[in-house]
Amino acid sequence: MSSILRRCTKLTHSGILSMLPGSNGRSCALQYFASEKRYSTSSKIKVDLDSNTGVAIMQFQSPPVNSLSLDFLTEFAINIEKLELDRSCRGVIITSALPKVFSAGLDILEMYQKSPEHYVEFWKAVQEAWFKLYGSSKVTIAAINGNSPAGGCLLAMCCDYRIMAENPRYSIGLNETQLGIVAPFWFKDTMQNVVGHRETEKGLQLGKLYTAPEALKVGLVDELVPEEKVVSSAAEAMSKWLAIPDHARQLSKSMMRKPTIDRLLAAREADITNFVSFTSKDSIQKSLGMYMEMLKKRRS
Ligand SMILES: CCCCCCCCCCC/C=C/C(=O)SCCNC(=O)CCNC(=O)[C@H](O)C(C)(C)COP(=O)(O)OP(=O)(O)OC[C@H]1O[C@@H](n2cnc3c(N)ncnc32)[C@H](O)[C@@H]1OP(=O)(O)O
Repeated sequence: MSSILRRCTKLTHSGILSMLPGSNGRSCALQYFASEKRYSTSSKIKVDLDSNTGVAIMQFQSPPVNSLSLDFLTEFAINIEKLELDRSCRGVIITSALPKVFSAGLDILEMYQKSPEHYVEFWKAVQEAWFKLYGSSKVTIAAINGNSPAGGCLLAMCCDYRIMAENPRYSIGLNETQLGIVAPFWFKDTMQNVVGHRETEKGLQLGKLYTAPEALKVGLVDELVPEEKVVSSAAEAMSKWLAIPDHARQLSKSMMRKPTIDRLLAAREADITNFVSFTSKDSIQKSLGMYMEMLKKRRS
């Protein structure tokens, strides 16, 4: 991994990168990884695995805002599973290829004016993505290079370490209550495991979107770095995590996360039933419809 960083630094200093269109530290890391094995190319997510370091970089590339649709979540779970089974992969960096947004969270259109059967399928995909990422034995690092509300925040919180662009206009948090909906218990558990009970209680009730500096202050993210350094800093952090013997780190991770995972495993079906009946309520559909309208108005 340090060879990656040395190479990025060399290129940046030599000015070669500045000759490339749209070049910066972020693209340096991406270009380095891109020169390695293209692991998978699906329409919404790109994965490159560096066979020398065992580090995969997963880039979300689903315009306009990397919302977590059924298709996106299915691709995501498949990719994480594939990497999990690959013994040559030791770590995964998750980031966005789009400007200004890491992920806008669950795709609201998947929860709006659809059939109960669709809600079941969608929620199973949300659960599956969480099981795969939260339960991954690999080192997972979120390189948060843009806004990351709700489900986007959940994905980041599932990782072992979070590095965010220090842009004060970017925010992250579980803002569900602002939409008139309620984050399920396992979203809450995941946040509580990161920032503790008190901060989760405030953050969840208020549907708080933390600015990048606020997120650092409460421990929702671990580091803030200049935007162009988010991916190279993630690579640097990764090298520290990979210096620990895998078996010891993996057992420690599993020991910390197993109770949270077991809790959803035990309530999986009930959680789906809750989601379907909650989402199907007229009042919830009305709230979601109004929220989508608000997003559109804000744009115009
Ligand atoms: C008793 C308990 C039972 C519990 C049962 C469970 C209950 C349900 C739990 C559900 C949990 C939900 C989790 C979620 O993740 S909900 C999604 C929350 N996401 C948001 O609030 C983010 C909304 N988006 C934004 O704030 C901005 O888009 C963003 C800051 C991300 C980017 O801003 P930007 O200005 O760059 O882009 P636009 O706002 O102009 O958006 C571009 C277009 O994308 C559409 N859009 C945005 N976000 C979403 C989304 N999440 N889903 C679908 N579509 C989205 C937006 O409307 C624009 O569309 P148009 O181009 O058509 O206008």
